[in-house]
Amino acid sequence: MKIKNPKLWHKMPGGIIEGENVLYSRKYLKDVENLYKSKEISNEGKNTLMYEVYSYSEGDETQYGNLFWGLTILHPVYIEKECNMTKGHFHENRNCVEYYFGLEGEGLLLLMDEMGQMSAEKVLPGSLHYIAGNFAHRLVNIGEIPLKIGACWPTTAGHDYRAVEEMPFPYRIYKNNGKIELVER
Ligand SMILES: O=P(O)(O)OC[C@H]1O[C@H](O)[C@H](O)[C@@H](O)[C@@H]1O
Repeated sequence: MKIKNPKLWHKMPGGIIEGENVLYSRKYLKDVENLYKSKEISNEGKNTLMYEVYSYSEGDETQYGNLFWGLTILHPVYIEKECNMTKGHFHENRNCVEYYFGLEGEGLLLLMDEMGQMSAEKVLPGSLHYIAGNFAHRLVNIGEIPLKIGACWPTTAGHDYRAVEEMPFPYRIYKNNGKIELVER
């Protein structure tokens, strides 16, 4: 029997997920501009890279028990002082939980239940976050370097963005003169 070399890498804290069949996507400001309060975004600004997502899974995604391994990198971008954030979503399958863990940078994890009640947790290198299946989750970069967050979740979870569009997170996150401010919508 031959001992094999690893076929996948995720060198922590700063590396990306590397290997065959790793999925990669990115969001520019033009893809997520509706999330922000500001309506004064220039055409040039719309091409700003906001966040990148790497993910990996094997086999049939519809098969109960399969997992995604993920990495999200949110760049330190501020839109008129409002912090860079992911779209945020519930899982289509509300029974599916998720783990997030902080790798680099400084952020917030916003959690919102189905009644629209929100809480926020600090995300720091080494922090581990359990996300219950019935909570919407959004990541926010509140620092000055890229925020890198690892994640693990079931391939059958799905992304329900519509529920968050219909009932947005009730607070916007700003950084004003170095201070984080949560502003109610
Ligand atoms: O899809 P978003 O809400 O924009 O979040 C970006 C990504 O963040 C994490 O990596 C999640 O585990 C992914 O499922 C999600 O796609």
